[in-house]
Amino acid sequence: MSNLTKIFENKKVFIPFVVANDPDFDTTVENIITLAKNGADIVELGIPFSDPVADGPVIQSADLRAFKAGVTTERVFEIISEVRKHSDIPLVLLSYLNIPFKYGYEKFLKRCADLNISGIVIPDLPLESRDEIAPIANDYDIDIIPLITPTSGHRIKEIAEAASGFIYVVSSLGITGQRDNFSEHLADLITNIRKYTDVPTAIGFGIHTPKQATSMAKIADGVIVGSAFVDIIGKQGRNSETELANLAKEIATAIK
Ligand SMILES: O=P(O)(O)OC[C@@H](O)[C@@H](O)c1c[nH]c2ccccc12
Repeated sequence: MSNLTKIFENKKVFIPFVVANDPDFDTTVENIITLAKNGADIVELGIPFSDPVADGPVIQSADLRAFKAGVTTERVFEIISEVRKHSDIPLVLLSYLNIPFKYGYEKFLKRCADLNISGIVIPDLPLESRDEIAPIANDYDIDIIPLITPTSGHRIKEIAEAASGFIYVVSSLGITGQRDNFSEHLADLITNIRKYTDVPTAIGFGIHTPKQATSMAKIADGVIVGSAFVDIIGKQGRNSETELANLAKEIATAIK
């Protein structure tokens, strides 16, 4: 069983997301450590990208701040290397496919393995292209986390059967960012996934309050919260620690 899957064995899993190098190198290191100390079970770290097609305005702005502060793929790895001097928190990267493609899959995944990165979410990697990267990732014990959306339909079976680590269940169509309402079919979507696999599920997209986290944790094995944390960083910059810690604690408590 993969390291990521094990984390889900006897608890609901909380996965906050932040963007690497937003607003700068040192703050990202501190923010990841803050989240780890305040209830995160896994931290999802975004590699900034110039065309983040699945992202809403909050994360797009974070990517821009990260670029302004001089982010490169190499720098993201250096941030993680610095985190690893202080914390062994399980890490998952969020990366559009172009980034590992350009870096070279083999080299990218080796670097990830050396830094004890457990998985990668690649939102623009369709099932049909999974074999481009998944076998190499597998050699390094890194999970390529698949996404299932409310419109995955007949593809669910195949995606679920190929999954390892956990399955990222996208709560609703559209882009990342806060939502006030969720489809009542989400529970059915997860029941459907569970027909095909024991790999755990984590729901993300739009979740920003502890109350929403509580209801999502009732239907899935984990909850992913991105824009709510990134928004704090957008507003507080280098002084985000207290607010990040408070929201993380509230959400971690809300899903237990
Ligand atoms: O920001 P939200 O709505 O809380 O959604 C999670 C999300 O930020 C994170 O998992 C993510 C950031 N960028 C993405 C692109 C695609 C899928 C997922 C993501």
